[in-house]
Amino acid sequence: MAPPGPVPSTPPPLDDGKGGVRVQVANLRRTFPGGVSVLDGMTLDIAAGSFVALVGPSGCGKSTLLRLVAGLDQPDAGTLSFSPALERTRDTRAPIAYVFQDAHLLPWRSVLDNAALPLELTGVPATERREAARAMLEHVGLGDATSRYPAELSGGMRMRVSLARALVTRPRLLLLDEPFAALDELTRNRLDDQLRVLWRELGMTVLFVTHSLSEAAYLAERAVVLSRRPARVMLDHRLALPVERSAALRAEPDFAREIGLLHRALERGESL
Ligand SMILES: Nc1ncnc2c1ncn2[C@@H]1O[C@H](COP(=O)(O)OP(=O)(O)OP(=O)(O)O)[C@@H](O)[C@H]1O
Repeated sequence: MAPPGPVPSTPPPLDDGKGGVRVQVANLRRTFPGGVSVLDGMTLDIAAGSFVALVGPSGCGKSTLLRLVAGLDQPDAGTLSFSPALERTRDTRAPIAYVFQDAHLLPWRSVLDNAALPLELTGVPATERREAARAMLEHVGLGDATSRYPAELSGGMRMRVSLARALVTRPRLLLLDEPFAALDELTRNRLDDQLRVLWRELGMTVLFVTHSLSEAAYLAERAVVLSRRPARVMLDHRLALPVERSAALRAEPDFAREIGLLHRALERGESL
């Protein structure tokens, strides 16, 4: 049967039909010891299956927010809710995956075994997990590199392994914290393209932190610009750009206009 939706060039979704999760952040507060107030009443509603970019000045609290959403840190006040609820049974998708700026691969394990690690940790049998890891590595363009080791890979390849390792569990919510920041621009643009394709194929919610306004505009459906800390939402903007994105978009006046809008909000947020 043909995939639903108006975009014939998109392969059929790999998800189980349930899509991503909705994330509701309500009045979240986080103050670190020493009185550093990072979040002071942050509220955001992220639709299931959407792609949201978070931008803001350095140190404003983007990673803090991501860590709270991931459950890696606890808020002092406020609530986080997810629907459907983030629970996992053996035969369902993982609730959350997190990709950091550093690929954090295990140097003694092959690319295939690195990508299969989350499934190994949840007790998926070897043949099954290797098959899933191989399929995801194909998806990120590393089908030929499965038996190589991290030391033999470029920075861009390492990030792709990290992405495959996050996606092998088919998460409902993917959190990325400046994942491509250390890469050269062409590699970064290529990975942006791959990530967008994967988002559309896998039916997940994506929350992507970046310092690059052009990356935010190119990747996301919606961009949230934060002020300096304590982070406040300066702009919550649905990007008026086509669903199909390619390199040509970067030279379009509409693209420049969207970046200009984000830039002005960022400047306002920095001078608060
Ligand atoms: N565990 C901690 N203890 C004390 N202060 C912290 C802790 N984690 C973060 N901070 C402080 O909270 C503030 C926000 O940090 P966070 O990493 O969330 O910012 P960010 O917006 O992601 O920054 P960047 O864009 O530079 O990565 C910073 O001032 C940071 O020093």
